[in-house]
Amino acid sequence: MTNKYEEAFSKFASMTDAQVKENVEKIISENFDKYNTDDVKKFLISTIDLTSLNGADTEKHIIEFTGKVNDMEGEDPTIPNVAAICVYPNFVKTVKETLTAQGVNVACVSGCFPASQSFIEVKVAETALAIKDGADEIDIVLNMGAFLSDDYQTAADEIEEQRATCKNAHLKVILETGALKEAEKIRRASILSLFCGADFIKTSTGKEYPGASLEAAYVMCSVLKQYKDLYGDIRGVKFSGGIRSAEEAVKYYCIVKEVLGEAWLTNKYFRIGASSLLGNLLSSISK
Ligand SMILES: O=C[C@H](O)COP(=O)(O)O
Repeated sequence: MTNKYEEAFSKFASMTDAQVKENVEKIISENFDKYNTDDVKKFLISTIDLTSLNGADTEKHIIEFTGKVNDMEGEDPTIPNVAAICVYPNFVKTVKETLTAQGVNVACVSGCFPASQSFIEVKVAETALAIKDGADEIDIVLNMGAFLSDDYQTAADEIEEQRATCKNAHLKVILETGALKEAEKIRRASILSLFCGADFIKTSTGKEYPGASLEAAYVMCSVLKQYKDLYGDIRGVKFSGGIRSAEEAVKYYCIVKEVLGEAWLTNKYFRIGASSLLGNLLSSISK
């Protein structure tokens, strides 16, 4: 008998790694020059989850980091604010108390980021405390150990429990695509996360494994497009881990625009999580 997860996976088209690579190359070669503009770069600034996720982060550093986002507001009226500030959960309160820039959310990693190797009770408790401190968005990591053992039930239960704990806050599920590697695994992890209530699917933690790739982005966007076509529901996508240059960010834009279309060109559904991209985007925009 097909289990419910296999049944869900079978509703979405499979792709080989070679097909994905070919499609990505085609999209970038046909669209990069067209989208490599100041307007696109300004839009990309508005998608940034500006991230500080260092073991050595201090309260002082997080206050200064948030202060930079506050200071940016209005400096150049043509430059938008970033979408969110993303920190470890123990700094949510600090960001919440310091942040004055309009429309910028407070996001945090949770659920025993980045390995997700712990007890579900610990993961839920961490998420609950971050929500209590005012997090608007919670980024958790898929239980890769369970997922890679084909124990989809455990992986799904953990996402669902944390989804419930998030209440009205947005839940992003990090697939850690650099560890999953194959298009088929990324496809399955994307579908599983969406069925468990993820508001966003996110590529990577930016820690132990390779970060975002255009190939992983393509697979995730293809699943999101089919999910919308099947169920009428738009869910978001976040690329993260190692995205530093304006050029790389524009390439991710090409994938979103060409695979998902206009409806996703808002930071409600499109994010780039990055610690060092903002400055590079700003300096690449003509004065
Ligand atoms: O989600 C955010 C990532 O950890 C950021 O990675 P990055 O420091 O390579 O930009």
